[in-house]
Amino acid sequence: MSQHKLFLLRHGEGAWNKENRFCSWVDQRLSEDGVKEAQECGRLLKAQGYRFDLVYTSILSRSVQTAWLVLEAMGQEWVPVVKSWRLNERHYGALIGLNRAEMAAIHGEEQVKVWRRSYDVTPPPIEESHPYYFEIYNDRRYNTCDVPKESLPRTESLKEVLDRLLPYWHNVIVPEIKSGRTVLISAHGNSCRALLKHLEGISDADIAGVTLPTGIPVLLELDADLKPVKPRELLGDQAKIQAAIKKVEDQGKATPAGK
Ligand SMILES: O=C(O)[C@@H](CO)OP(=O)(O)O
Repeated sequence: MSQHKLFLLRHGEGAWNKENRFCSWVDQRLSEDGVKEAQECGRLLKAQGYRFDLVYTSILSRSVQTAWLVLEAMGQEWVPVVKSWRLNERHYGALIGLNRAEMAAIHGEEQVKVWRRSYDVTPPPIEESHPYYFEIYNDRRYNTCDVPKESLPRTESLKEVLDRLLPYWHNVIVPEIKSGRTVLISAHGNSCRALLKHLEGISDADIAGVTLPTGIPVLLELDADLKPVKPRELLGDQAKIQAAIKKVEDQGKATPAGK
């Protein structure tokens, strides 16, 4: 029997989604379209009568901004927003900033798919010589984490995302859901995929086929033990959602840059 509703949301489109670059821990803000997606998502949730008690975000601006826009559109700005690095996007290591289509042209589409969607393949780590290394690690938000800065990841597989996310899920989020609060997690494509894998028991192989579009709320109905009682529901116009999923998948195709 459904006891709890949990909502997962991948933030609205960011500037680097548009440029087709691996964004990861670089703190890009939402694009104009991303702002509209988040507002649209809030309007949809409001129209369907949902109410949140608590929102969790990563410490990347695009996920926080999305949560704010959703709550504003719902007229629920007062709802507490709690942030943790453990909900951050997957750390893409040395791939950060690179263009996916260019990478596909050089390394092949299959390799890019493995980097993007496999469960346990870890890209090469980010080194100090990387153009975004200091922008990331000198950012004072990373002084606020529950681990010393030196222990923060330099790259991650999806499995490693799940490893750092699960303690936060079990210790912080689960007790709130079990106490009856309706929770929205406004995070990222891969932190949401990792959590979905855990909740739905998706196999290591099958998770490669799961892609989440930006700005589309995913509704999970859970039993008292937080096991899903029915398939996840992506809320909104289903044709548009399928088109948005295809767009994300096609980002890994070797089309000429700029096309
Ligand atoms: O750029 C990233 O960090 C993610 C999306 O947020 O990319 P991908 O879809 O390739 O996993």
